[in-house]
Amino acid sequence: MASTIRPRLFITQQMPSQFIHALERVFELDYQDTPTPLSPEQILFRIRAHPPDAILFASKIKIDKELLSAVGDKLKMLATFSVGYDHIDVKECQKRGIPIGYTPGVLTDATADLAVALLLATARRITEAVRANGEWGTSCDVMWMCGKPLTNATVGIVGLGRIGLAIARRLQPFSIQRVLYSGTREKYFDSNADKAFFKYVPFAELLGESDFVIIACELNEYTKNMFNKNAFEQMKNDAILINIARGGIIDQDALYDALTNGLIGAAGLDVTVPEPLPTEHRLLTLENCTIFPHIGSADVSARHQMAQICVDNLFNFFSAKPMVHQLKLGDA
Ligand SMILES: O=C(O)[C@H](O)CO
Repeated sequence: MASTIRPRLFITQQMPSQFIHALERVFELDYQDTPTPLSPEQILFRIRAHPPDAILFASKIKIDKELLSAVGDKLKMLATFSVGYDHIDVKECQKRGIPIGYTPGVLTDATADLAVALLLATARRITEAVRANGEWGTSCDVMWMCGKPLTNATVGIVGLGRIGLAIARRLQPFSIQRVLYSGTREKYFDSNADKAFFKYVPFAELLGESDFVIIACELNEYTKNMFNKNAFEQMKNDAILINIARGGIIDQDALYDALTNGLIGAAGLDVTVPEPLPTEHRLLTLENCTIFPHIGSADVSARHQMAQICVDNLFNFFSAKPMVHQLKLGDA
């Protein structure tokens, strides 16, 4: 470290102790060592009382203009425990010259695994079936608890980036017929098999042709509410919608109507607005809507690797070295 005065680091969430021990050798820590999330008011109170040089936080903490103004000039960098950055006012950070470290790559497999689990849970009505154990035997209908097969299905993926592609690769052994994808650009594939299997299509074609639609793109001004009434009207009536990206990509009122009016068959959501979804929310009452509490990256290895990248980003920045993963201006 260049200076003998230890920089002050505010850590807004609990983390495994080995990472905290590593950080406390270098930083003066203000560490929220309880599982209870801090409210925005508590965060503002803490940073006004003791402005930090850096903040380590996860995607549920909003880093907005008010918070940045409250910390003031002392703040030198931000480290987010996430690959997504829609919870950060990136433009305001750029204006203030505050670099942002983030954690891409290491949660791709975990999130793709979870997407497949959510898709299968939704298609095969797993949570409904678990709840139905008591009525098992009361129905003699051979079609009881039947779901939708993946074999020969057309799968549409909105955003075939790292995570979207990892989901597609996991679905190939389920004998799906093809993958349609939409997004900002067509992807280059080397093999002829991939060239035949993946087709870049306009969004409307993806909606109209897909049996399963998976949202794996980022939330931005173009994708916000892109799944609205108009989009649901273009989907197949038995289509299944899966969202492992960000809740704001779906207009949830329109989704509720689409699920109850039979515009689409079912939905599986790992992300919602807000998070957590209030327990009395009407989407939680629907049998054809499976909701997970944003656990896409929640496997031990992915979370440890994310923590390590955050630590390395912080160490490097305060040693005047390049961060392992710094959000580029062009990424925002
Ligand atoms: O963006 C991410 O890293 C995941 O969605 C967890 O927030």
